[in-house]
Amino acid sequence: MNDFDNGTIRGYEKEEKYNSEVTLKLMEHYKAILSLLGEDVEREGLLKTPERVAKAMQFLTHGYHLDPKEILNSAKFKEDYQQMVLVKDIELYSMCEHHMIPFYGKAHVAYIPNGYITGLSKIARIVEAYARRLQVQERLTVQIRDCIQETLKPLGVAVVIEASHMCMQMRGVQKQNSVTTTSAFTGAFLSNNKTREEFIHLIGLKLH
Ligand SMILES: Nc1nc2c(ncn2[C@@H]2O[C@H](COP(=O)(O)OP(=O)(O)OP(=O)(O)O)[C@@H](O)[C@H]2O)c(=O)[nH]1
Ligand SMILES: [Zn+2]
Repeated sequence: MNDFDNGTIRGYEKEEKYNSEVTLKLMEHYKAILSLLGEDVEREGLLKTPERVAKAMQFLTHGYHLDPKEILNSAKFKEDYQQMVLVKDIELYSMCEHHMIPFYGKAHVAYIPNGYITGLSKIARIVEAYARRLQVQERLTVQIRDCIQETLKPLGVAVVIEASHMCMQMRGVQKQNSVTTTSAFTGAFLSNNKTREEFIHLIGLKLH
C-alpha cells in the first residue's frame, strides 16, 4: 500500500498524500524552469509556486499509482443481469503527453455483463485512474475498454470519449471549437450493429 492506493483521489488536501522527497525535487526543477522562463523566482507571488506546481503535477498524474483492475475487482459482484449497463457523461481531465497541456471532456462507458457486474462508481474511478496520467486520447479510450473486458469478461464493452485539447486551442493550430471523438468496442458492440446503435443513441452522439 502506498499513499495513492485504495483507488481514491480524495485526501489530496492532506500533506501526507504527497511524496515529500518527490515534491522537494520537483520544486527545485520548477524553480529553475520559472527562472528560465524569465521570472524573478524571489518575488512574493512566486515564492510558494514551485511547491504548488510540484503538488499540482503529482495530483494530475496520480493515476500512475492506481491499479484500475484492482479497483474493478474490489467491487465485482455475481449477477445475472445481461442488458447494457451505461455510465455516460463521466467528466475527465487528462494531459496530452506531447505538450503536457490539458485535454478535457467526457467519457461514456457501457458493458453487457456476463455473470458479473461492478460497482457503478468503479467505472468512473477507472476512467480517472487512466486519465490522471500523460495520455493520448486514443490510448486512454482503449485502456478503459481493455480493463473492463479483461476484469469482468463481459459480453461486450463500449467506450466513447469526446474531448477538447487545449494544446490545439491555446497554442499551435488554435482551433477553439474542435472536439475529438474516439471509440473502442469489444464483443457484442462490434458484432451486433443494433447493440452498437443503441449505445450511440443512448449517449446522444451525433454522427455526421
Ligand atoms: N492522436 C493524438 N494526437 C494528439 C493528442 N493530443 C495532442 N495531440 C497531437 O500531437 C501532435 C504532436 O505533433 P508535433 O508536430 O510533434 O508537435 P507540434 O509541433 O507541437 O504540433 P502542433 O500542435 O501542430 O503545433 C499534435 O498534432 C497534437 O495536436 C491525442 O490525444 N491524440
Ligand atoms: Zn498536445
